[in-house]
Amino acid sequence: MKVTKADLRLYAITDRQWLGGKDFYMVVEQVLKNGATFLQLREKNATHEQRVEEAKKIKQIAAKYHVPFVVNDDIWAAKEAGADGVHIGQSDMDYEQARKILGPDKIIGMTAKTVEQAVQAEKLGADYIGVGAVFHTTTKQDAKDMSRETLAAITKSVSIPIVAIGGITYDNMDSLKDTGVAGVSVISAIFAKEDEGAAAAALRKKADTLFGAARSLIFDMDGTLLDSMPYWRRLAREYATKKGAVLPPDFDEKTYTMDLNECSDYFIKELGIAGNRENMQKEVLEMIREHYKKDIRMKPGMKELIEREYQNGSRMCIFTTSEKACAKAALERLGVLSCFEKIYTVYDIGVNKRNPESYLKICEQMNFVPEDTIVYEDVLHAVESAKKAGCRVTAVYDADSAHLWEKIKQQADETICF
Ligand SMILES: Cc1ncc(COP(=O)(O)OP(=O)(O)O)c(N)n1
Ligand SMILES: Cc1nc(C(=O)O)sc1CCOP(=O)(O)O
Ligand SMILES: [Mg+2]
Repeated sequence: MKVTKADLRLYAITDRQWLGGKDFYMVVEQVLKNGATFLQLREKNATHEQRVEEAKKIKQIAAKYHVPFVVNDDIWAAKEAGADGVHIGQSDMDYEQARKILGPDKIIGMTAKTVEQAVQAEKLGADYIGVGAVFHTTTKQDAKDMSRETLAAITKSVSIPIVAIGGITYDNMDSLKDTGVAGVSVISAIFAKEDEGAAAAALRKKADTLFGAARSLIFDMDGTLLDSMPYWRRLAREYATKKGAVLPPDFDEKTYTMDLNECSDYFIKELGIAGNRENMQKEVLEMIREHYKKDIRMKPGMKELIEREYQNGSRMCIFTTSEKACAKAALERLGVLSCFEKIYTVYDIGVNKRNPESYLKICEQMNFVPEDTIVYEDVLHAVESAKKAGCRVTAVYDADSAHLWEKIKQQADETICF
């Protein structure tokens, strides 16, 4: 995922002809500082050498704001300056040649005016598509106007992110909502304004509301993201049986809500298993770690949900009662680890999930507002705590909590049931 939908929310394209006497680089910095999420150097009248020099300077400014930076048309300038990539149109250098020059890791954005061109761009391997002109523009004299229907048909035909371009202003961008675009790409709506930073900030704010605002999300791991509860259930039994203990009828019910410390204490004090917390946890963790590394699967639809939220720019963390190494191993194997900013365990928070304080601590550390945070959970006691902390809760059905599902549903704001 080189370019996400969130990257394309506000795509600024430079045009120094509007700037009068203003310093080009200072203006670019203001635009990035005020919320542009992507930057293209498009200087049609510059020489190749001038473009390389400008691109080298802009690359540094863009890197400071962690904003992807591409050069328009001039693939060699992008290569020489070490830009993040290029944007090419239908009459520029062809995709294969550009990819050969830039290598597999650089961004190549393409222009498409029809469904056929968009499908072909995706097939070739383009990282995103610019589609326009969605409104009439005088900035690019040869740009032809496109209907909203054609734009919507194009966004439906591909799965790579699409940015709308052409004549977009603060006032007309509302009509692009629900067309499937990830964001807007503008020249004059930023660079023709007296205060380019203020223009970028206003466009960004509106683009966030129109094209999917990022959300603050806390995910439980076991039973919510991963179908791991059967492994844990088997593990406690497996371990206790291996140690020769006689299991009471309420064994499953008792061990269900325990963390590792509580479980070891229960084994020692109530089942009479010899050992101490440390050794027991070591043995048990070694058994379960193998499953996280090798075979625990994701619950249906969860990978798609995480990737969608990541694309939208949502901020996400994990809050788990399991060991951090287990979470990392499974999420890495399943290809979603990089979508999460942090993995928190009840052990590093120092409070378990029966206490609402745990969710407040996570919110504080992530800089989330509890009322604007959604907690994904599958067990009743955690759902109750998250609600008490003031968070919204999406309850995820898990067979292990089937007997409590009605109660969970009553507490939760939303439910996911497969
Ligand atoms: C984001 C984005 N979309 C479309 C274009 C237009 O590219 P192209 O058709 O090659 O026209 P020029 O910009 O080169 O005149 C773009 N530059 N950026
Ligand atoms: C560079 C470009 N490409 C277009 C296309 O339709 O492909 S329209 C365009 C110009 C965009 O400038 P403004 O935001 O000032 O209208
Ligand atoms: Mg071009």
